Amino acid sequence: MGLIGLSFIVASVVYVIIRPPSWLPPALLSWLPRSSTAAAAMTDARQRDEKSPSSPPPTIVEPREMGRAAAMSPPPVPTIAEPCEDRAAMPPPPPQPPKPVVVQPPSIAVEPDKQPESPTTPKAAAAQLPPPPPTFSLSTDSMPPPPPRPTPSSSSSTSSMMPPPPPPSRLSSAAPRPPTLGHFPAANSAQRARAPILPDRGPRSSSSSSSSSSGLAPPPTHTSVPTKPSRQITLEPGHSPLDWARLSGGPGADLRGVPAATPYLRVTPSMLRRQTGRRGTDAWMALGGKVYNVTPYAKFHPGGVPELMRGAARDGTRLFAEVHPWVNYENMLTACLVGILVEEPGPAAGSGGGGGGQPQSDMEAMD
Ligand code: HEM
Repeated sequence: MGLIGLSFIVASVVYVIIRPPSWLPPALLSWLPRSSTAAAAMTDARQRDEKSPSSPPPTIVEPREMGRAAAMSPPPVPTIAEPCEDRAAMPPPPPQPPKPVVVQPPSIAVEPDKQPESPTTPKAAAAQLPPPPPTFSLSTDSMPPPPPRPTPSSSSSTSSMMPPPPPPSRLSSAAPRPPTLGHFPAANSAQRARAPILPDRGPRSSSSSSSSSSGLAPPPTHTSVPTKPSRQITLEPGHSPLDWARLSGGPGADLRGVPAATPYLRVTPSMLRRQTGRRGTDAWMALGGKVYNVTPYAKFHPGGVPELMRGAARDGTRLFAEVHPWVNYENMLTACLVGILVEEPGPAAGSGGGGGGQPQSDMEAMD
């Protein structure tokens, strides 16, 4: 109680100093300077605050101390700034717009006219956002229009572009074919016949007799091209026409199949019929009155072995002319020449000449 009473007395003295009543003698007022008196009163009040923390009296904070306290960032101490005469004499601060602060420091800057609502918790204010980063707009308004894409329907693009590749279906349908010898021999090749190969031997067989009413069939010419579809086959490797030309074109090439010293034979129809190409025999073929051993040529024949063997052991002149009259067989089969086809000797040895009716009939029968 004594302490409270003492405090009350001190407060009264301070109040009298701050607001001297009118009845106070003027001499007492001029005794001490006013500022020092106020400072002394403040010092006394602080000493009393330390002694009695349970009931903190209102503290007068001057503006200078307030600014220093804010700069040093002391722990937040709730203070109450009461208006004083100096503060009252100052013009009110202009209203300041709230400044956006990113992070508020823990110190509390207590303004004289404001009282913090929560003295311990710093409030976060609206943060000042940094300037937005530059952005890139993808809008087509600011971009130049892209060049027109070539379309198949545009005539200008098709003129400068290659045509599109064929669809895979077309590619797959066209199966890769090995190189064939479809157009061999060429038109100017030596394998082509240069003249009609068949002598006119009278009326043709029943297949062509309908067109020849006079009985004399024209010799086969290059204009009478057969209309049969191509039946060429795939030759084995090393059996191309060029390979055959290399094999049979040498100066000493002998592919006759007979002893080397054997002269050209006079081959009768009966002899020819035994050379069928089977049972270990060579296949002989008569073409234009000459007899050739066609066995070495069989695997080189573009039409295949079976087709070639259709003329084996017989006179294949007409058959040959029906298929490919343009082929120059004489040049191609020079190394295969066995002899000449002669008529069969007659049973009568004294008939002479080696020719009679029977051989002639055999020759015609072979055709
Ligand atoms: C007489 C029996 C013969 C028959 C039945 C026969 C049949 C054929 C056939 C069907 C073709 C395919 C024709 C085509 O693709 O259009 C052909 C092509 C050919 N044959 Fe014969 N052939 C025979 C005799 C010969 C002989 C003895 C030679 C050679 C001296 C020969 C040389 C050729 C040649 C070079 C070709 C290709 C012709 C070309 O592509 O223009 N053929 N043969």
